[in-house]
Amino acid sequence: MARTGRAGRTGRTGPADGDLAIRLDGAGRRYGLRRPWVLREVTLGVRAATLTRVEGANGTGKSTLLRLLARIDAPSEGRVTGRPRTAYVPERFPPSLPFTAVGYLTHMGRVHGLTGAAAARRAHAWLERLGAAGHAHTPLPDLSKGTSQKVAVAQALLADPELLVLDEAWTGLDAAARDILDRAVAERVAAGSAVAFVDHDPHRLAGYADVTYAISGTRVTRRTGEADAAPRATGRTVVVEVRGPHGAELPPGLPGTAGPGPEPDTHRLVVADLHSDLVLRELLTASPPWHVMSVRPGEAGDR
Ligand SMILES: Nc1ncnc2c1ncn2[C@@H]1O[C@H](COP(=O)(O)OP(=O)(O)OP(=O)(O)O)[C@@H](O)[C@H]1O
Repeated sequence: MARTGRAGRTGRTGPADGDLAIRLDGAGRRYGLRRPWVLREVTLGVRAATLTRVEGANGTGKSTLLRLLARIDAPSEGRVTGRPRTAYVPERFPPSLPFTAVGYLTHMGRVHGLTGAAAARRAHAWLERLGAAGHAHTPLPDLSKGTSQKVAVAQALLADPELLVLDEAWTGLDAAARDILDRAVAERVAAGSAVAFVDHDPHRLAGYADVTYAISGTRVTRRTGEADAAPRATGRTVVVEVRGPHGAELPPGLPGTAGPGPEPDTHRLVVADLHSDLVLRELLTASPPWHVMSVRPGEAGDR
């Protein structure tokens, strides 16, 4: 996705651009002195008000890297600096705690510094938003996998973290909740938080990541294809394909031209490079949100 400079991200507030939320310096991790290194010499910073994607084949260390960023785990060598208020959604949420869903969320809200009343209010609001209000008083061990995942997502979002770390957090959610999580990510970034995520779906938040890191062997390399690898001059276009709620109209006032997409309920937008950030943000934060299926540079025939 073409970047238009930070000024292109209208609506992003919070810490000034360039603020580092957390930083790894020469970080490495192995799970035992005689075990092989999973990651080595990882030096990277995650900035406030940005979205960071981590990619890599199965077992390469994506979760390991996210746990270091979330400070759930410490590196075997090297340093981690920065202590943002962090929330983390693990790949698998342990549901066997002796709480109801809302009891657990209220407890977690208090751990994150909210008052009991505020924590309970936000717990109910997030369960409602994610479509799990009917399970507010269900004990955690009795929740389905999908509803457990909604609770895991809610606990991460309810205290407005400065750093949100999502490890395959969309897995197990129904389509509506996946879209809500897409939208919540866009909202957090717009509010100035750093968000780092792994997802097996390469289209997840397509075009919205500011930075992509790829893990190969024990190395982590920056692969910021969206922003830096193919800078495009003003005057070029970007083609965005989106799927909306059944029968929904596109949000009014989007720049560019819109036409039907390749499938029912999909639309194809051709927008100026300069406006692509704005359009993606509008779509991801619309209510209900739109699913961004693909983003690619426009070609001569795209109108
Ligand atoms: N707690 C642990 N103890 C021992 N080995 C571990 C632990 N966590 C991860 N590993 C090992 O570290 C390597 C990287 O695992 P990690 O889960 O970070 O990779 P991943 O890229 O997230 O994998 P996946 O795509 O399957 O989710 C694997 O070989 C894994 O077996």
